[in-house]
Amino acid sequence: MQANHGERGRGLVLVGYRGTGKSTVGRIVADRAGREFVEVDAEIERRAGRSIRAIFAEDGEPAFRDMEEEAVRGLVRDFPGAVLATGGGTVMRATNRGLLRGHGLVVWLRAEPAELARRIEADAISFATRPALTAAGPLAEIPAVLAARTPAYREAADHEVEAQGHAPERIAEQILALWTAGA
Ligand SMILES: Nc1ncnc2c1ncn2[C@@H]1O[C@H](COP(=O)(O)OP(=O)(O)OP(=O)(O)O)[C@@H](O)[C@H]1O
Ligand SMILES: O=C(O)C1=C[C@@H](O)[C@@H](O)[C@H](O)C1
Ligand SMILES: [Mg+2]
Repeated sequence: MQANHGERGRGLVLVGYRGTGKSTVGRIVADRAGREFVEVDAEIERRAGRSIRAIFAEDGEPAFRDMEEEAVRGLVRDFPGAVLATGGGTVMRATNRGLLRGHGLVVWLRAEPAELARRIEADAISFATRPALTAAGPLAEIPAVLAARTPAYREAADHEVEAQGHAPERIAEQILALWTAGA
């Protein structure tokens, strides 16, 4: 696949479960690096003119996943060199993993299920606008869904970074160091 590094050098991609801090950390990294920051979930909602919860409810998850792939394709084409935050499930498609790798360095933000449950429950907007993925519900499903996805996160990523136990600024610095080192 053709790498999409643009004039400003290669981009950065953050992958990881909901609540790992992709948006929070990604914004800090982009700001410090003077790069654009883009998000797959926001791009899906912008293109569809609906919330992710509405897309799941009205069209179903398979249609959402097709929209997600198109959003990834559009973002890597239109924002070379940007910091790109993925959705929690974006890495599950091999096509997406290839597109993300073509964009730049891929970093997996890792956190434990209990920490993710605390964050997701506390984030009222995310809790209200993102659907559960299984009948177990958005909090109870975390251990099983995270375990099922771990091989895909690992396969997608060049690096794993601990996303808990440190402030977002500190995590952003670690990622900046990896990115600028060209590791
Ligand atoms: N290192 C951290 N320590 C403690 N809390 C954090 C940390 N990083 C992010 N958070 C908090 O966790 C919540 C989720 O963060 P954020 O929205 O950035 O995650 P996300 O991966 O973008 O989630 P989503 O997939 O739902 O978009 C927010 O309330 C944020 O303030
Ligand atoms: O983990 C997931 O599969 C999802 C995470 C969110 O970022 C959204 O992309 C959507 O709610 C699906
Ligand atoms: Mg986010």
